[in-house]
Amino acid sequence: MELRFSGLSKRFGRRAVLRNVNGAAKPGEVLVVTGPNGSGKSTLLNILGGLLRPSQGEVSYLANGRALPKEEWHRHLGVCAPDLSVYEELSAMENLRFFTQVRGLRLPDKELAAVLEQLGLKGADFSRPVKQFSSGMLQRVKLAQALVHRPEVLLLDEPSSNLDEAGHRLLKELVMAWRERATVVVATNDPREVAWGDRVLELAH
Ligand SMILES: Nc1ncnc2c1ncn2[C@@H]1O[C@H](COP(=O)(O)OP(=O)(O)OP(=O)(O)O)[C@@H](O)[C@H]1O
Repeated sequence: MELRFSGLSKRFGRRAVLRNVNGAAKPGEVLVVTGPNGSGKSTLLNILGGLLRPSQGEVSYLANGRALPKEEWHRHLGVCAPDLSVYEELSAMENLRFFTQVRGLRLPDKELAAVLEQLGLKGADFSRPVKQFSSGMLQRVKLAQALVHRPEVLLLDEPSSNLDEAGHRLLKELVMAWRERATVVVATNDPREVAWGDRVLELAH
């Protein structure tokens, strides 16, 4: 699924955060969005994910030249962002079950477990309430939630937050593997992650 956005602007009250931002990414590509703190990276990803309405401009996801209707975006997009939360009282498995059902899918537990394992979580942790998890483990659950329905577009906002070195390596492997089959957008200021970009969009203040 090809992502295209043009003329994007966002104002919060009188404050202009994004001004006439344009970009695109095709399947097989990583688009990196970078820029100083407060430049609007998260705002842009929220708009691309359909979670925030732009003040101006258009976002489209194209499959075989046809634009995906907005009400279908959530089935095809996977989003991991700092302000997206998981349900703390639920276990990692229950969270994944919930997020797949929201997307109209019913996946066998074996498949959910495989995604958690892929993110480096151990079987003994699958059924503990995630409120007992460390922030790095929680980030792994959030990444699992973004991947579990095998989306065609992956939107990752600061994906390595709270991850250790091993977690960072795992994330790199995941992004490289997903790029083979999906369109990936990463918002980051980490130079190692900026280097993943086939395209880099630099936002300014
Ligand atoms: N809902 C909102 N209401 C008002 N202002 C907002 C809102 N969301 C974001 N902003 C403002 O928009 C600006 C851009 O924020 P955003 O989080 O998109 O930047 P960022 O580049 O992701 O920053 P960081 O690198 O610190 O994560 C900031 O000044 C922020 O205060």
